[in-house]
Amino acid sequence: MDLQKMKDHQKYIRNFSIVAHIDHGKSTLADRILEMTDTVAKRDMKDQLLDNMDLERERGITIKLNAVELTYHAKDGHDYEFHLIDTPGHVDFSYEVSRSLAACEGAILVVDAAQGVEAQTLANVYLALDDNLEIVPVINKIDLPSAEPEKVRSEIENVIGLDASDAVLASAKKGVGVPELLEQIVQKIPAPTGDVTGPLKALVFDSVYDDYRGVVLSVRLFEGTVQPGDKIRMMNSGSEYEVTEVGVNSPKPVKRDYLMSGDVGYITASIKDITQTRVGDTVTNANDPAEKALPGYREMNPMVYAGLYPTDNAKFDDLREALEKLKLNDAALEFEPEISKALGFGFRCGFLGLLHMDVVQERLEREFNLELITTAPSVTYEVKLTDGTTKKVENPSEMPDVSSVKTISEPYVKATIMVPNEYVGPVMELCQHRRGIFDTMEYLDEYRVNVIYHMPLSEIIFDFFDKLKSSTKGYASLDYDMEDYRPSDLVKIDILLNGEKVDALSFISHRQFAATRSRDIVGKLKNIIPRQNFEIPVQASIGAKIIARTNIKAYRKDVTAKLYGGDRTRRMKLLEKQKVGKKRMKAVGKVDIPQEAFMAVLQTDEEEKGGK
Ligand SMILES: Nc1nc2c(ncn2[C@@H]2O[C@H](COP(=O)(O)OP(=O)(O)OP(=O)(O)O)[C@@H](O)[C@H]2O)c(=O)[nH]1
Repeated sequence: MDLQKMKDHQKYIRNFSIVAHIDHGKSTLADRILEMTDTVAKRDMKDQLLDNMDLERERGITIKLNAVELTYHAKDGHDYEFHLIDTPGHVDFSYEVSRSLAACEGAILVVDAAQGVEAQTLANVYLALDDNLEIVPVINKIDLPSAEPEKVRSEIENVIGLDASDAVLASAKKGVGVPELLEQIVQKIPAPTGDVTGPLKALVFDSVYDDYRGVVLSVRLFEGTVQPGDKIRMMNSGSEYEVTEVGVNSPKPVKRDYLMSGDVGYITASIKDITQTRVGDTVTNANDPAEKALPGYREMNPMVYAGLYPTDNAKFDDLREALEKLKLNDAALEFEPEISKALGFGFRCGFLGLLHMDVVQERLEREFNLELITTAPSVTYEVKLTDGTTKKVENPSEMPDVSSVKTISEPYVKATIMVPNEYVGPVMELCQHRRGIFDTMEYLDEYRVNVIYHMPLSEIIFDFFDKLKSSTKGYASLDYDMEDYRPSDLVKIDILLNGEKVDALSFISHRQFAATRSRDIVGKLKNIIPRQNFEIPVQASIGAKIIARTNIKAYRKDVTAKLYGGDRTRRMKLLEKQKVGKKRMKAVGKVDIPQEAFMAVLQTDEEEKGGK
């Protein structure tokens, strides 16, 4: 390896991410950049090229970060090596954003010219500023008739506090402004520094399991070099491996002779033990190790928990293996085995939000060929017991008996809702209705307000965002951060089918809503659970006290499949996404319970009326 040549080359490297609020056009802009730098031949170009998961394409959202190398021939006559990292925009996936930012020197900030600055625009800018990144603003979608680029320019300056005087005006859709942006990347984003001769320090910012090559590590080198044959050590886990291949994604994997400080690429080393390679770890050279590991990532704490059970109990081990492999690629996923009387052996899994949960379930089914039942998600409760101890409860059915409980606390978040002035009223009404405690209201400029509330997380995770959107004509945007646990008057409600408690259907509710919610849910279950040839009582209880009940009548001979299921339109969106025609059932005692039943507790009629 020619060290001088490497040092010279470093000044032509630019590592950057693209950040934005969801749907402002990151992936489209990334597509144009790939196209205009001839990274991808026109005939191979397809929309959202970096969104390579089927799921991402179908839903039109980015879930995973993706890194790609491209070459840009700049006006100064030099060839620059760009490493572009596309990131997701949805709040559930912001941990992916912070990981990719740690691998970069700069960030392109995309702001929609018609929507302006939104909640995650700000949240992502703050993440980038935390990492001291150079921010290059781009005002996108200027082709839209409703675009107001000059207004958005002053918003970027006034609301975010960035100089936007030479922000590129772009239409990623039409390719306008992209050549100018490529030049700004060269001029504004600093080249990486970091000694190529120093001991190897490479940050693992992602990893994926490949059946043939083992674990493929996505890395950013901050010092030193790495090449096939090198003996590497994972600094946190201490495990050692011999490198078999290094390379870059362009966007298909391309082998390289070596990677050097400043590069973003991949390393394979026939790593089969997936527990030894954590995202956030530092790779060093075992024969010439670095003294200190790079700062890792903030551990992400799951916000919601749900049980995942294979419909076929024999698939429990397959599910474990699938979760382990998926975790490699999704560091925020947590899981531990649990047993449900009703559902058998499964896992209690922690997610960052409902979209994350939904994505994990779908990936497990598609990528690992499993069929799963998911129980209703729940937040974590902190329970103080009369004996002075404290217990964390992630599964409502494990809530201790009322007689031994002193207080139950639930997680609160600080919710920041950015909204145009005229919608402040409906937003406050919705927050109040969801037990929110008003904090402040800040005027960002003459049109926009930040409304800040302290809210129980359990009120926010389910359909709050949909309600927020519908009560503000889609204009409100939301960001939230965990705050603390606060005591609330909460009760556990059990559901009994045919006199038998179904643990997976238990849920926690505020006492104030316990009776109405129980009636609602019992009514819903009556519609969802198929009739049998005997009558099934459906009851809700707090402790031994029955607070709601109904009966599912036995079917008569002439009535068959038609009675199955409830009113389709009233079922949750989550379920609509699931493959139609396939009915998941779990037999509990003598009763068959379909997947919908476990989700029935998520939405109540009272809430349906709520924000509309
Ligand atoms: N009119 C117009 N539409 C655009 C432009 N850029 C992107 N879009 C559209 O805006 C929508 C969102 O674009 P994406 O590139 O998927 O947005 P994103 O920010 O990557 O979204 P996530 O990856 O889910 O965070 C798509 O329907 C694009 O076709 C543009 O310049 N003009």
